[in-house]
Amino acid sequence: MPQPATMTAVGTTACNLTVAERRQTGDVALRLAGQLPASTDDAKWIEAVRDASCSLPPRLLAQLRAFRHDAGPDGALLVRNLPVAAPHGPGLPRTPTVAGSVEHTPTVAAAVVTAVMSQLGEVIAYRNEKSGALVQNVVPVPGSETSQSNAGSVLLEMHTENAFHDSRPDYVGLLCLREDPTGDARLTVSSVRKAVPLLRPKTRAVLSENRFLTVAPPSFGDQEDAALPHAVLRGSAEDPDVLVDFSATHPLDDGARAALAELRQVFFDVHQAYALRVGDLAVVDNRLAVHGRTSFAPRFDGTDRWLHRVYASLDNRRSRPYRAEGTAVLG
Ligand SMILES: O=C(O)CCC(=O)C(=O)O
Ligand SMILES: [Fe+2]
Repeated sequence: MPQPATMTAVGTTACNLTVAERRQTGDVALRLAGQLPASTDDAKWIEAVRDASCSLPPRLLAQLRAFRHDAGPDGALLVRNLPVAAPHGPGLPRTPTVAGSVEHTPTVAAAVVTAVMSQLGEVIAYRNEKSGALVQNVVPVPGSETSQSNAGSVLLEMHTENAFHDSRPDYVGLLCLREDPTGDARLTVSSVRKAVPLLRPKTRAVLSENRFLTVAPPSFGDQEDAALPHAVLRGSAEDPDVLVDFSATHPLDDGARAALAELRQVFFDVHQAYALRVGDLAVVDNRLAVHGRTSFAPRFDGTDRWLHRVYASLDNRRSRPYRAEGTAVLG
């Protein structure tokens, strides 16, 4: 697949914080950053974040509520001008370069992304992914350049996040702490609402049938046996959800293979590319949009692109069979 062309994301729902709103958000985050217990994975901290998230700027809260009601034609929301460090603090450390890196410390950036995502749903993580940490680092890792994961730097195929999982996140939040110094890395997002009208009717019909199998990544253990054939277009016939990972979803017959190839091309044709800037939070509705990333050339010298990722689930009961009591981590 060719590299997505450089383009700015126009038309996407965006919420650009004013100076006063940024300060208000920073105050919320600073309170949480100073709070004990000092771990983002402690249930007490998550509870404090949930409470404090109600004090985010009203305009942002309204925007998040509207997005939750309907994620619009793009299935993505861009919140800009968020604080990612304390105003008079030491600034950000170097971009981590180790595999599986996460943020256990309740920093300003960790508090900001967790608070915003708490207003969309319940923040969750997966035990077998990034050690179950709620706030994860998305950074390029030396030795993983060609991996189809967020540690890689070759083109990352578009995907539904954790497509194989019965209780996948409803929203994926990606907060930019440090932008790619080369300017090449772009988060790509494609909405099924834009793609469906461009599909041939026959393709649409095939994608709506249980003719696809999505496997778990190796990190999730041997869950392959449990995978059942599923449809890629699901739910409402006129406004379907999408479930696909172009590196993990396998067609079960030739017709399904052709339909998947057509969908991949159409997603490419309609994609938005976001060159995330410091303080940008991209929220993807994981039912309506797939996301991926262009290729880029990391330096592994502490100056590389650095995102925090946090998931939200709309229904704490739906994930309950996968969670131990009182925890946010799905097995
Ligand atoms: O690096 C990016 O922009 C997106 C990576 C990704 O798909 C993820 O972290 O879930
Ligand atoms: Fe992803």
